[in-house]
Amino acid sequence: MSIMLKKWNELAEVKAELAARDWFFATSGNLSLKVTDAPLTFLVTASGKDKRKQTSEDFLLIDADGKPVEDTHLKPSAETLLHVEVYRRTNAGCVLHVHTVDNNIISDVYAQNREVVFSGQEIIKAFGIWEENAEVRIPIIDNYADIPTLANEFAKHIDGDTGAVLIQNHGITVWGRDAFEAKKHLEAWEFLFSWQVKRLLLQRAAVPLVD
Ligand SMILES: CSC[C@@H](O)[C@@H](O)C(=O)COP(=O)(O)O
Ligand SMILES: [Zn+2]
Repeated sequence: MSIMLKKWNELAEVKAELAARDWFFATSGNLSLKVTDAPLTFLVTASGKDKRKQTSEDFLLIDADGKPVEDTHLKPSAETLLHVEVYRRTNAGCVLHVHTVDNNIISDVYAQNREVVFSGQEIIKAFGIWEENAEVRIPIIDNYADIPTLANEFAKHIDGDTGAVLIQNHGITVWGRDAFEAKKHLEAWEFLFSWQVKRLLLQRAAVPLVD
């Protein structure tokens, strides 16, 4: 099996799992998986498609400039430049971007802080941090309509082979050394967002939280 087909199947598997969580509302979301380092090429979801569907036109191979390697009628994700920024700056192997109601609410509620901080949650171990009362934080950036501007702002927060950025009222972009790690981190962030949203609702309902 060619490396391309192997990577295609791997990315298709991740996409099917995230689709099963119903994380691809209204064609939102885009995923990518690195195929080669030199030259850099990666598979990215085709733009505007329903990512819950599985077809032979789900992905296309992209170069280091974010352009299709071969002639195709398919358009790469509108947010391909964000994936390019990660692969150019790190040894990451996978980038996942989803819009969920929880990540949109959290990105807006904490927008003024420019970040969200979580501590003391067991799920934080998913990030490989095992200290007691460990703290994790995720930056929040403005949702610029101009993609190069959004990519530039996003790139300021890329400082390792794993990471994540919330785009206000838009979604989350997470990356990892491989698909397994990127998906694990994405699920951990979405768990934390969902937990915090429900906690805020309980507080708002004046339901005493048992401390
Ligand atoms: C309807 S989702 C809005 C899109 O602009 C974008 O935010 C997104 O996540 C999907 O865009 P795509 O070009 O299909 O990768
Ligand atoms: Zn998006």
